[in-house]
Amino acid sequence: MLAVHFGAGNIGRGFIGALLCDAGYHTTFIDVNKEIIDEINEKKQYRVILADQNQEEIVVDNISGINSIEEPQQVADTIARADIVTAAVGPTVLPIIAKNIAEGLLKRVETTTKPINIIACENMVGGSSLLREKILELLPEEKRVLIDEIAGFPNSAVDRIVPNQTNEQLLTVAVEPYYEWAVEKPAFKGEVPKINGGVTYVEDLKPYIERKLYTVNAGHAAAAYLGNMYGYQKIEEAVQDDRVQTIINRALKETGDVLITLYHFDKTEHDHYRNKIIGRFTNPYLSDEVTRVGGRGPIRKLGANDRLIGPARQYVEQFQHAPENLSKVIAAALKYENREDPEAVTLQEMIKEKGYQRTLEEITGLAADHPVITTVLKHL
Ligand SMILES: NC(=O)c1ccc[n+]([C@@H]2O[C@H](COP(=O)([O-])OP(=O)(O)OC[C@H]3O[C@@H](n4cnc5c(N)ncnc54)[C@H](O)[C@@H]3O)[C@@H](O)[C@H]2O)c1
Ligand SMILES: O=P(O)(O)OC[C@@H](O)[C@@H](O)[C@H](O)[C@H](O)CO
Repeated sequence: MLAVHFGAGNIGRGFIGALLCDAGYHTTFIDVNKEIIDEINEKKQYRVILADQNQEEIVVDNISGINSIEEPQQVADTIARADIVTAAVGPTVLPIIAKNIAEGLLKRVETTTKPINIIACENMVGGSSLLREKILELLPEEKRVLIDEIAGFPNSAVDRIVPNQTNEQLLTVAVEPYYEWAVEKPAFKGEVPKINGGVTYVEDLKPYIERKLYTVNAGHAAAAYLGNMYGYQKIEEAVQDDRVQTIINRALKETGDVLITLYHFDKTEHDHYRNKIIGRFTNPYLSDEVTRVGGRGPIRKLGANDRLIGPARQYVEQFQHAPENLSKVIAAALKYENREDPEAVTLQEMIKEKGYQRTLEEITGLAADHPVITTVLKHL
């Protein structure tokens, strides 16, 4: 069995690659990072370390790599033969890899109409659907219907904290032991792959992706933006600060109220889920950076359907007033500065030029008098 995985980064190696290896796939990693791809081809294996007191190590082997800048044709040839394609490259890179995948699918249908499934593993709602849309746009009209028939794009929600790595060996990844990968079953074409113990196939992904984004990523974002405001560089340090911890707890109760009302999660179970997640942020065996969690697209992270505005908007729809604590987190996000992060720089330039209110309106798509905007402005 052959898997093609785009993005040999933190989650790609630390989670998806490890699961595919365990399920018996040969995994070909596709990346634009020459150093990583050369190392994959030289070592043909790497280690995943589970970050807890036992420090258990898993060897991921049966792997190869292709540099998509140097060898795009080889990428297409591999997709033509693959059984599954996965991606963890970041939401803004999906339109870029769409070109590689489109070329691979065109090559594939020259010789086979065997179904293939393509799963984006990004922190966003509808990642695989977006990838499908971008791929279809690139296909010649006469091939579009056939490819759309054989290629499935199940959306997914991926959860495992994998910080930036500082190991001596380039490919080694330290990850938290916890993981969850929920994938939308009805969207598969052909057989659903057997990834035992790894994937939870669900009929409707929406409750899972929203629960994940609005709890794990909202809580994480709160730690990052409030932590940054109080001068912390590490997530685990920020979360120990009572001022930060109190707001995280309260903000996640607000997102929990939204999720429980919308999706009828059991309240006790959700309380347990929330506490477990906050505990994951303080794992003493992992060190995570505020710049990783809050940066890498702070404008995108303030988008209408993302981790903060998504639940805040839905809170207003359900309870007719704004969530105070989530609003404090959004206010802290607007103060996020990092000269090395291009989107953080743009955010501050927008605020300087247009002020907080217009910037918020533009980024979130909410009206100036929306309760979330008026409440956030109160906390700035
Ligand atoms: N790290 C986590 O804890 C975690 C957990 C769940 C989900 N995710 C999601 O997974 C995605 C990747 O996150 P990450 O932390 O692994 O980031 P990362 O930066 O470690 O990895 C991304 C990889 O994609 C590669 N890449 C960039 N452009 C490419 C292209 N055109 N073709 C092929 N590869 C390309 C990069 O070189 C890099 O190796 C993000 O959407 C993130 O939200 C991350
Ligand atoms: O990956 P991002 O940038 O969308 O979000 C940063 C972190 O919150 C995220 O990577 C978490 O570590 C991950 O989503 C945990 O499952």
